[in-house]
Amino acid sequence: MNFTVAIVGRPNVGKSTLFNRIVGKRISIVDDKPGVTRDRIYALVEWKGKKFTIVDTGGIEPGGTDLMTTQVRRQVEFAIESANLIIFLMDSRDGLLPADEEVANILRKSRKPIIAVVNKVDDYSMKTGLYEFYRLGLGEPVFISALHGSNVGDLLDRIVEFIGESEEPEYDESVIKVAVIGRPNVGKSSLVNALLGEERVIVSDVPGTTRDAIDTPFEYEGQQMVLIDTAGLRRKSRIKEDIEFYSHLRALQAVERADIALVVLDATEEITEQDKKIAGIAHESGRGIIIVVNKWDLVEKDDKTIYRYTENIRDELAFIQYAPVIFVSAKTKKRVNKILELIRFVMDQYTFRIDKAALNELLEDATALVAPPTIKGRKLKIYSLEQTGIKPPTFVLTVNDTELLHFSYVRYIENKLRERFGLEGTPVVLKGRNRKRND
Ligand SMILES: Nc1nc2c(ncn2[C@@H]2O[C@H](COP(=O)(O)OP(=O)(O)OP(=O)(O)O)[C@@H](O)[C@H]2O)c(=O)[nH]1
Ligand SMILES: Nc1nc2c(ncn2[C@@H]2O[C@H](COP(=O)(O)OP(=O)(O)OP(=O)(O)O)[C@@H](O)[C@H]2O)c(=O)[nH]1
Repeated sequence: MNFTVAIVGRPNVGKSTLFNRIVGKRISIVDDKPGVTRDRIYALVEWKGKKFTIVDTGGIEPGGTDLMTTQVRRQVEFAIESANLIIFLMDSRDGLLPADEEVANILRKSRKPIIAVVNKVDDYSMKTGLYEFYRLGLGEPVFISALHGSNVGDLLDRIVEFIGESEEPEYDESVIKVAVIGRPNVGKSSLVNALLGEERVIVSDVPGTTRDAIDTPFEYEGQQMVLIDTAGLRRKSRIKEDIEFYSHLRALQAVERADIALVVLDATEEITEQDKKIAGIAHESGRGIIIVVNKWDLVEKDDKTIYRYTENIRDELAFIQYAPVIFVSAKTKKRVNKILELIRFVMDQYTFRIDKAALNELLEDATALVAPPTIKGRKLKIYSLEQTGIKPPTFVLTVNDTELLHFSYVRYIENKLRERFGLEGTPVVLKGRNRKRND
């Protein structure tokens, strides 16, 4: 499971500023899309080779400054429930307020690891007079200026000290890592059970109820696989936004470690924005994708039903045309084994290597059929098409000027690649680069 760090604190202490500072400062941005709910955002962060998810629990509700507001209480509950480490942010200008002490008491009792951070120390000389913050009994506070970035690096160092080397199990390259994602109640747990063939995971009727799951390795016809889950995200909440938030975070964290994502849809319900967002997470992180339409046993069918469903999915989830669609029932286990076969197939596609000669031939044929465009009197020249990587298959077009390499022509080449080589279930990355002098 991904290590989760939550920032809590009274309104206006600088939570969002710190969040943005950390997200902007870090070495590699994995996903910097704002989260889903109005009052929380999250991002994956990497610092000194260690990864964690940071959550800004910042509220929008203006509240009194000397009493703990409901909003702060909710943030704190959220953090205690689902974070591995809590950053408790205070404001040096306000000094230590009773509301801070109140939060500190709750946090201390939770026995969660906590880092006390005092913000808005823009000028180091301000540090004198801040000794009161040591009184909290939360260890040595870190004094930072989120606005100017001072000491934020030290804070990140302190954060990653809490992350063990072996937070995430490592698997052999040959193991196929599969994440089962989808909005609440579509049947993820049931599907995991059906795939594994035993009632190992606790299934519940209440949307968003929890199960403490772990990675489950298993073997299918000689192929090692592991179902990846994000344990520890306890979701006792009944608040709709919270449930949605958890389900996105869970998808994000599971997909991050997977080769292939099973995007589970509920056949008895319309495709919602939330389904789209979750599918988007898998697509944007460049994973192999299989669309699994579950609860097929509940659908009244005629000979056109599958066709209509597929059409609708292609319309609604247009950005993942490449993903195969399979209709199953976790309950009756109908076609569940087919998923395992599809996983193997998509993994082949996801790691597909095309030899040089075949790519040259494709480029020749494609450019003969539709000539590269001329833009403002300048003609695009394509010198080569080469594969530079897998997971997902990644290609580079070497051209005279990437400015001339229009999106639509890139799309055309991608379509040609798919036409000839399949690449079903996998995103394809196609980049342009300018020819260097010595090429
Ligand atoms: N001088 C100074 N101002 C800061 C610093 N960090 C944040 N601020 C300012 O403090 C104000 C509040 O910052 P936010 O990041 O919005 O605070 P927040 O805790 O997310 O606030 P809520 O969303 O209400 O919970 C803004 O005007 C920031 O520019 C800092 O290090 N120094
Ligand atoms: N009829 C039918 N019911 C199903 C099927 N799959 C799951 N269900 C039911 O749908 C409900 C939700 O299933 P879960 O497996 O808990 O769904 P989930 O996606 O894991 O839900 P969360 O843990 O809330 O995210 C349960 O009542 C299941 O019994 C199916 O294929 N057919």
